Amino acid sequence: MSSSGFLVSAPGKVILFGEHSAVYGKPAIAAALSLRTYLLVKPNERPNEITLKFDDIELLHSWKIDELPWDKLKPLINIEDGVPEYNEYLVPEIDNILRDYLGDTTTSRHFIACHCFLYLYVHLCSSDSPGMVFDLKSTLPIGAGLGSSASVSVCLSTAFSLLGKHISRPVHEHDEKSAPASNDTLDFIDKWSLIGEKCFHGNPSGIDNAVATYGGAVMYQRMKSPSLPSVRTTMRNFPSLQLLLTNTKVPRSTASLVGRVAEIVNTHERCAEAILDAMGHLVASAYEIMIKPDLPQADKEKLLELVNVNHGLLSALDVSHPSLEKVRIISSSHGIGYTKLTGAGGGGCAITLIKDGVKEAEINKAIEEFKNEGYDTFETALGGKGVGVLDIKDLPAQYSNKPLHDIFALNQEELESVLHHNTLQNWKFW
Ligand SMILES: Nc1ncnc2c1ncn2[C@@H]1O[C@H](COP(=O)(O)OP(=O)(O)OP(=O)(O)O)[C@@H](O)[C@H]1O
Ligand SMILES: C[C@@](O)(CCO)CC(=O)[O-]
Repeated sequence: MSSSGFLVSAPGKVILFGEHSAVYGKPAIAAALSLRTYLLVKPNERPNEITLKFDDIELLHSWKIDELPWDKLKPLINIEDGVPEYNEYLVPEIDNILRDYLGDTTTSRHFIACHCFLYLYVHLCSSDSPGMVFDLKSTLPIGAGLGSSASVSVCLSTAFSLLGKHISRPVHEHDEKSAPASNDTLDFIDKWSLIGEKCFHGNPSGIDNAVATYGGAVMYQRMKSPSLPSVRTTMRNFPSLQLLLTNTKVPRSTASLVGRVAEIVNTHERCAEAILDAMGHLVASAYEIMIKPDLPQADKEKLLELVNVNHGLLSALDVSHPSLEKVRIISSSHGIGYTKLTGAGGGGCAITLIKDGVKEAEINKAIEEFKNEGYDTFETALGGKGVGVLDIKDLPAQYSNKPLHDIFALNQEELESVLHHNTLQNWKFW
């Protein structure tokens, strides 16, 4: 890595079908989003310290490396054959260690972010790692169902794995004759970022961090037994669907929504099982349709119906919200297509799959109504790149001599265009 530092970036995701049922071992379909998280890692002026600078959540924190609770935390993670295990029985103990240590991080958002950061740092770096500043900025809305926590976790896991020399940096295809073992590297990042996701919200299926790591579009299934690896089926023929993404801006927490579904599953076992099974069948049907070349019109209509059915089933699990129902009412009253919540629900984002032949004017009218409700709506591209790395020296000349802090201060659209669209050819991907 260049001595001036490096950037890591990972995308958010949209779940098209199968959120929540994914936690119970059913398949789900998701794709990478063009919005991303960026982590700038550069040497610290104070070489014995690490500094966490997460401007999006107004968190600034420094720790002396030799004062971190290395001895207390390290024995609490079990690593078998290189695969980390997050032992949920030890969570209260880990929480207590961190709570003593992080006494001055006041908000739960800060505590969770520091928890994830330290948990991964202590396990992937060492007490003689150099002092660094970790400056993080995301164009993803936080807690809106677009996988912000997973993209943060993937960026941190990647940066720490590089600093701890567990992985090598990616190379351009033309740089080296023999291709590196890139899948092993991505698998390593995926496994550690799942641990980070567990720090964020307890019982994740792993779909969010898998999409943030590998990018593209996948059908993903977590196995019921934790000892069995999850199954990830890359969807190469992913159809180009016209999709509206609407952020209701209603805040919610993934952890509590996953907990709400768990309550229903425990209280109404057989009934919930039937709902989860139906969700699994629905995802299998959607997958069959989506891998067809040139998606025939009749199949597209079936896919739209499945969007509607999936939302109904999620609503039965009590994870919808009046704001999400409003998005459904508006899109249906304009006849533009079908809408479902995406991500954990309870507010956050909805996706609307647009019907063939709908006039642009009608879509614009619906967007205007969403705006009047205070929602943000945009059309979005799906299926982009997963985690990548950029050496600071590879930034285009007009930016590389600017302090990076200035770039991080840009608005979201400008940040995406400087760090992603205008620089894409310089990023390296595994
Ligand atoms: N830009 C960011 N900067 C710092 N921390 C972040 C950022 N984005 C997310 N986080 C961390 O992730 C937590 C939000 O995770 P949560 O799972 O509730 O939302 P999400 O990942 O956006 O939604 P979903 O899991 O439904 O896709 C925040 O409390 C914060 O600790
Ligand atoms: C709600 C959920 O299914 C998706 C969150 O983006 C939780 C998970 O799969 O980890």
